[in-house]
Amino acid sequence: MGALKPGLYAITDERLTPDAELVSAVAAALAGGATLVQYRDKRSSSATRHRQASELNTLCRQAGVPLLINDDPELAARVGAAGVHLGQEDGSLQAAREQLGPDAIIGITCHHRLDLAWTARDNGADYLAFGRFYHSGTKPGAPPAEPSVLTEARELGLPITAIGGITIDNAEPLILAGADLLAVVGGLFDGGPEQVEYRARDFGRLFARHHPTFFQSV
Ligand SMILES: Cc1ncc(COP(=O)(O)OP(=O)(O)O)c(N)n1
Ligand SMILES: Cc1nc(C(=O)O)sc1CCOP(=O)(O)O
Ligand SMILES: [Mg+2]
Repeated sequence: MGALKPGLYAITDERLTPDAELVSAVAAALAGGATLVQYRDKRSSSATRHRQASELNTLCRQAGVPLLINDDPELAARVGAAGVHLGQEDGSLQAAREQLGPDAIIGITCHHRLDLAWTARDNGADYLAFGRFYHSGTKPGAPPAEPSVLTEARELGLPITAIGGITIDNAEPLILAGADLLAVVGGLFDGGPEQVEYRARDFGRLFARHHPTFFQSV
């Protein structure tokens, strides 16, 4: 998987990881073994987003875990983040690649559609994200997907991310179907700060049991 390691992909949320708790919550996710982090904040001012992204970038660099910025290649470039996650409405992958360079990690939302995945691969995506697999309180309107798309997507030869309503109790079928990364907001952060590290460790144990190449580092 190159710079990407299989495992828990922790995604922040301005309601569940508010400013005062953001850094400690992500630090707990990293201590519990998260292998990828995404800074996702749809509401805060650009100054706040810049400060928070910088703080998370320092933290993630110290942990040796890539930080991706949701939606915003410019912010990723400004803070020196490892890359971006782009949805289908978030601007072109090629433009982000030009801005961030060949080593940046660029992930693309593919919903439940393999045609979008092939296009993303042709355009140089580093991972493909499918979802939502379960009801999501974070993004209830995201289009639904079936786990079989994860299996079908294996033939593209890129790391596969699953997202949407994932908790420790419903995650196993997604790894068994072919997910390399489980992208989680509520299932990681909605139990309060003290739960985050335990939950992250539980996801790690699930990967250790079911993912062919997962390496337990914590
Ligand atoms: C890992 C991952 N997968 C999917 C998404 C969703 O991206 P997008 O469709 O652009 O929606 P928003 O997150 O921008 O609301 C994601 N962020 N991360
Ligand atoms: C940001 C996002 N994108 C989705 C998609 O299906 O593309 S689902 C989703 C929300 C993920 O949060 P939670 O783990 O709380 O459901
Ligand atoms: Mg987006």
